[in-house]
Amino acid sequence: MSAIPQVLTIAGSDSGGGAGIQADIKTFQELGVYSTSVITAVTSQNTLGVNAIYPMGREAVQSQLQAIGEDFQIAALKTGMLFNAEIIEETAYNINRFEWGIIVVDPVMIAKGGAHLLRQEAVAALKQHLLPLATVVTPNIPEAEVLCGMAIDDAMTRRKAAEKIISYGAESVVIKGGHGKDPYVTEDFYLHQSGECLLFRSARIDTTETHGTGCTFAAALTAEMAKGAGIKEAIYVAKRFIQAALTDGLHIGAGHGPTNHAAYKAGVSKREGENSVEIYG
Ligand SMILES: Nc1ncnc2c1ncn2[C@@H]1O[C@H](COP(=O)(O)OP(=O)(O)OP(=O)(O)O)[C@@H](O)[C@H]1O
Ligand SMILES: Cc1ncc(CO)c(N)n1
Repeated sequence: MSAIPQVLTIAGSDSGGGAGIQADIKTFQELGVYSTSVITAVTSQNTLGVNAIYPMGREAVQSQLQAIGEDFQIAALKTGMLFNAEIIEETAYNINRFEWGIIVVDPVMIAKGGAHLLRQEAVAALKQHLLPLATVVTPNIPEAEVLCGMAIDDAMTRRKAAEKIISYGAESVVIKGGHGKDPYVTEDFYLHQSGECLLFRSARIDTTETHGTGCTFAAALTAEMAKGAGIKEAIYVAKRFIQAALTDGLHIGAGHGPTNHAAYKAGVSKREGENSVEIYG
């Protein structure tokens, strides 16, 4: 039995390296877990936007999942860009077949420039097949609105949206706050099916280098749970990981640049005070 936890990301490739499979693998490596990956689609993408999407066929996804399931002990897995209903169905089928237990579903829908990374007609498949298997679902605010069919504009509607997402069968949900209105803070709202809820709050970093924040956050969460952390402890580390990655930007590309996946472990911050995360019950 290997000492290093093995994790899996099922997601799209981002040729620009800031989001998708590439963000996940970098984050997993930084947090000390062994990363395997199943590619659902190849995107031609940079910091300016998505130029093209080449989805994998059902068989290609199935055979990658089978190769992983037959050989690896997957302690936790994360799903990202799944693109269409058949990829969602294959993913759910194999999660059940290989009895993978800790499942982080990042319901990726639309890239920053507006490209659809999930077909609109696949939202129903996501709700039906994948959310019931999720240990944690991590929508951003627009994704949570699509999943629950209501607008989120305050703490009350955010809570209602989270309850609706739990009602689809997920064990817990984190509605990420990157798209929130407050210019000074970002709040990630956690709700567990037990009714327990927490707010993870940090200073909002004033930066355009935000490409792949959601993937990176969900990957850090997955890595921590693979190492044995509970959901709340894992969210706390994930929030600190993305806070550091946003604080120490790399200044790469002419558009929405990638975050710095090495910053958390390096422990360096150019703007120290902005790095803390507070938790409210
Ligand atoms: N400007 C910011 N300052 C601090 N934290 C941020 C900022 N933007 C996003 N975050 C944090 O990053 C994480 C991801 O949130 P966000 O809502 O941006 O996800 P996302 O829209 O799915 O990201 P993406 O589509 O770029 O992958 C959350 O923990 C959120 O609080
Ligand atoms: C492949 C891929 N997955 C997820 C996102 C969302 O950040 C993206 N831009 N590209």
